Amino acid sequence: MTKVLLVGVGLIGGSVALSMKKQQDIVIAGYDIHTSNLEMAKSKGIIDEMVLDVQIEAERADLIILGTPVEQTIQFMEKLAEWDLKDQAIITDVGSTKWSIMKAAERLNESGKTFIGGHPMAGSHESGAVHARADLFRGARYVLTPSAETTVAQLEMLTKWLSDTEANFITMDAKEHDQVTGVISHLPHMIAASLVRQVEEHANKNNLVRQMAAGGFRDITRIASSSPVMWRDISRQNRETLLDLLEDWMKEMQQVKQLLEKSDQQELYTYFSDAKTFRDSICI
Ligand SMILES: NC(=O)C1=CN([C@@H]2O[C@H](COP(=O)(O)OP(=O)(O)OC[C@H]3O[C@@H](n4cnc5c(N)ncnc54)[C@H](O)[C@@H]3O)[C@@H](O)[C@H]2O)C=CC1
Ligand SMILES: O=C(O)C(=O)Cc1ccc(O)cc1
Repeated sequence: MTKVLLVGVGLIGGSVALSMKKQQDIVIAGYDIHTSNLEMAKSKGIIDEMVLDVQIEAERADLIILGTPVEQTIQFMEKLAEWDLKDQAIITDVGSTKWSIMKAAERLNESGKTFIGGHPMAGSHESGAVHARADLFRGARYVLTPSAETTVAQLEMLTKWLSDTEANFITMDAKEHDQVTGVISHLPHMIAASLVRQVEEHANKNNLVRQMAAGGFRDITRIASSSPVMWRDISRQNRETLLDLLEDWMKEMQQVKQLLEKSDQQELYTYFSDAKTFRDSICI
């Protein structure tokens, strides 16, 4: 029997747990700061047990999954470093950043514990286990960031436990992970949130703005409805990457402004046509 402890029973942790329940010999215990989340997750069959004393359960677990916002994840890792975990136990997380988390993992490694970072590249603007789905990660990339101390056997064990997510696993260096997710996920999030704020200013002056919103606005801004706690923490942990990317973004906007000022037909066409070609080549 494999004992799993899920810390942070939300959308992502809950979805990983639901997928793992396809394996017969797994018992999942859940811990969350909000007891009402645990009760709901138990009634939905996401977890088998509700945990009140998290240290006792952590010290019994074969696998510990951290499903909390990334700042909370680091704080919890500090506690785990002090606890007497099983020798073979593997700790993983689902956080959207990896460099700060792998840095915090050094303390765990020093105390002889095994931490392998994880990040499934699928999700939603909705939060909470109430939205968890066993098939959320089917076909999605699932990044694993092993440390220098991780053995092949440990990586295989974790991949086996997570295999019912039906995700495509890829191992990556934490720094590269944060650079790539900065480009494809964190910067787009900043742009969506800032666009919504700009639109709100106009909507406050003219109510027609709100009424004219259509599918294009919905598609480009859906993610602005995501958890502010989660995105506050991601922005702080991937701050350096985001600052560089925002410099690029401002240069790009300067270029767009110049294109409009010049108003050359061919140049404007090429700008949109190049964007379309690249966007059409990305399968999501
Ligand atoms: N939402 C998304 O689309 C994706 C999120 N992620 C990452 O997954 C993690 C979780 O995100 P979601 O599941 O969306 O958030 P969520 O808000 O649905 O779940 C987080 C859960 O953690 C609990 N929690 C917060 N602090 C805690 C603490 N100190 N101890 C115990 N429980 C605590 C909350 O009560 C909540 O139930 C984040 O690190 C996020 O960066 C990764 C991929 C996609
Ligand atoms: O809502 C969406 O479509 C997302 O893209 C969700 C998402 C949010 C954070 C991640 O680290 C990964 C995926």
